[in-house]
Amino acid sequence: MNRQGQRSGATGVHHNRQHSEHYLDASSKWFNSSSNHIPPLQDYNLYGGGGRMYRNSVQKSFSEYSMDPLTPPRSYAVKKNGDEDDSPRDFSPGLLDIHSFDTELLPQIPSSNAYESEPYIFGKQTGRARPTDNNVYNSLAAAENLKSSNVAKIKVVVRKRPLNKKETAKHEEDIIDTVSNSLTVHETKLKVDLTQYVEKHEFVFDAVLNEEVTNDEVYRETVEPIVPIIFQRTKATCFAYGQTGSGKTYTMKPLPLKASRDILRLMHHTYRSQGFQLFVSFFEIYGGKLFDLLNDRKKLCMREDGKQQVCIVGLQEYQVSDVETIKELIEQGNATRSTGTTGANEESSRSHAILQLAIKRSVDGNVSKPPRVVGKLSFIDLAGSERGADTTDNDKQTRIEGAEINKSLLALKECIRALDNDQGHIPFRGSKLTEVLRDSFVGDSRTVMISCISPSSGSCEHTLNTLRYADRVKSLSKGNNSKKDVLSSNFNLKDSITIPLSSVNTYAYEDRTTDTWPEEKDGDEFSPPEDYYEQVKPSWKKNGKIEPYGVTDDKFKKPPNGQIKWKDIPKVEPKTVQSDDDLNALLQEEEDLVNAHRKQVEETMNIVREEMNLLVEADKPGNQLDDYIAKLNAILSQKAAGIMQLQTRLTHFQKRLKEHSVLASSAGY
Ligand SMILES: Nc1ncnc2c1ncn2[C@@H]1O[C@H](COP(=O)(O)OP(=O)(O)OP(=O)(O)O)[C@@H](O)[C@H]1O
Repeated sequence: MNRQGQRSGATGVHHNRQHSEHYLDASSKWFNSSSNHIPPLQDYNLYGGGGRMYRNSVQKSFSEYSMDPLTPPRSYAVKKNGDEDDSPRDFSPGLLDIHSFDTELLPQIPSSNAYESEPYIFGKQTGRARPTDNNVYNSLAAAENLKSSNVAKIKVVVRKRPLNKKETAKHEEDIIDTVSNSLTVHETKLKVDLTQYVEKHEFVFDAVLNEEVTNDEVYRETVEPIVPIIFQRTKATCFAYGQTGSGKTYTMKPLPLKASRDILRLMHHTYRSQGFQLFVSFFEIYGGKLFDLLNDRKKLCMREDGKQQVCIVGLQEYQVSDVETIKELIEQGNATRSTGTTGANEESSRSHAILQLAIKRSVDGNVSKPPRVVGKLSFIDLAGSERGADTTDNDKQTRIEGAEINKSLLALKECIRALDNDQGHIPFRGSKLTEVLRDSFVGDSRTVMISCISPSSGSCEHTLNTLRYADRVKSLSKGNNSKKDVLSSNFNLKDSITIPLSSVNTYAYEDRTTDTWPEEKDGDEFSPPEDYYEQVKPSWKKNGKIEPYGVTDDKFKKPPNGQIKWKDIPKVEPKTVQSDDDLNALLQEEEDLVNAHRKQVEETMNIVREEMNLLVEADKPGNQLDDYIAKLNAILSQKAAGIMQLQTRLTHFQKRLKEHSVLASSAGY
């Protein structure tokens, strides 16, 4: 594994604020921890020219080492003579206090200052800086400032993936329609008389990205707008949520690299010579424990200091200054994550992976002093959301892990809600995940949630759960309306910005490292046979037997854009032919009421089911069962009140219907 960059955070002890830096030296296979010298940024090939002085060493990649994730990892430290050294001391990092030590934010940079220094661009060919037109930078500065001030505190985005090969083979259908920022789930259900109907569930989010949307577009919609604001003392978090196989990793994997490219672009021109440094760390929360993905899955501890600030002891951070290095680090972390599993998907879906990009700066520009965090961007690839509820699995360990996942997902949701409501108390102690992310929830923070969903009918229940989770994150906040305004202005802004970050910076900073990974070899997975849409007839179970779905064929013809379009389910006509408009209106009203009633009951049942799972898992020492019960009670009372209201309306309606039939029979119908 070649590498360029520095390791930091290994020795910073937050109480006495010591700090030292380690970086790779050309003669070592790994990092040489003996140097305290911090080379000037130019040494790291900041300006595109010159040799990459630390990149040609031959190193073993993580995958070349056999690793057992559950046993203490073997150290990769390499002695100066080139021999491997298993001694942990060479590699024992110090205490990284990401809160009191690193995260004491620097005073805000006045935004005007950020653009005061003479702007430069870097010639693509020569790699040498040359002055450029101030106007371009003023426009960029203005656009960035405007962008920053308009970025919503929480943005909820849904991404629908295409049907995969398995789903296609099982004749599962695409049940999700997307239009603009809304989507409809078509859920096939049975009535009590076993006739089938399709229930439509509509949702509106800040953005809905369909199966044709590329990872580049996902980046532009989600992370790109928040990149500039991490230079302005902001902590931002982007996470993917969804059931196993819904595309969380596929979605999250390219984002950090694209973000680091933009961060480096900003560092290299807009904030040039201002001493900003970029640091990367990557760790995993698995079964409630922390593992360093950039240090051979070293187990990390989390501690709280006297100021109730959380420290991650031993987390490795690497100073980076080019995209190539970041790419290598991310690949290394991902490899460590996946090789750390016995049944790859099984366990990867039971861990949360957190990659952090921290922008730091020394207080007075003195590089011998430890830099402090200015802003941070955290990317979280969450564990599959349905795992926690997987109570059919009898394996005790699996159940414990499931409980931990469930607890952390609930805690994350609570934190986001509290954050969006500007509540004084953020319940970050609810789980390891939220404790670790504590500093992302305090101060000036931004959150982007990407809910990943599968389009297939077989995943309908999970998809609805994911969408409800997303909806609750979004809609239960009291500031929802005003936030919507902010969001829409943000969208408008997006449209009206003539110089998007990526395009402006292209000529300003050129790192030719591609910010994508080769496409996964799953193209086939997502290419249903041409005649697929013609062949598929959805089926449903009746008395245990698969029966054909009684709908017209053309409903499932492949439309020109490749997406199945659903026809509205024809309304059930009243049995008695009745010309009376009033009666029809009454019947319609009844149908609406019954539907609303059923929806309320179903929602309540879903909540009860979800919360019961939590209760079961939470019923162990140390977990706050009472809190869960109180929460459940509150939700149930709210739902019960809604059902009571509907009941009253239904009774009232029945009375009117009775009066109507009396009138009708006296009129001779
Ligand atoms: N938008 C998409 N376009 C094409 N392929 C996709 C898309 N989303 C996901 N995939 C593919 O679907 C498969 C499952 O995706 P992925 O591993 O990202 O799911 P996941 O939600 O992270 O699962 P887990 O929770 O088990 O880790 C992968 O093969 C991936 O390449």
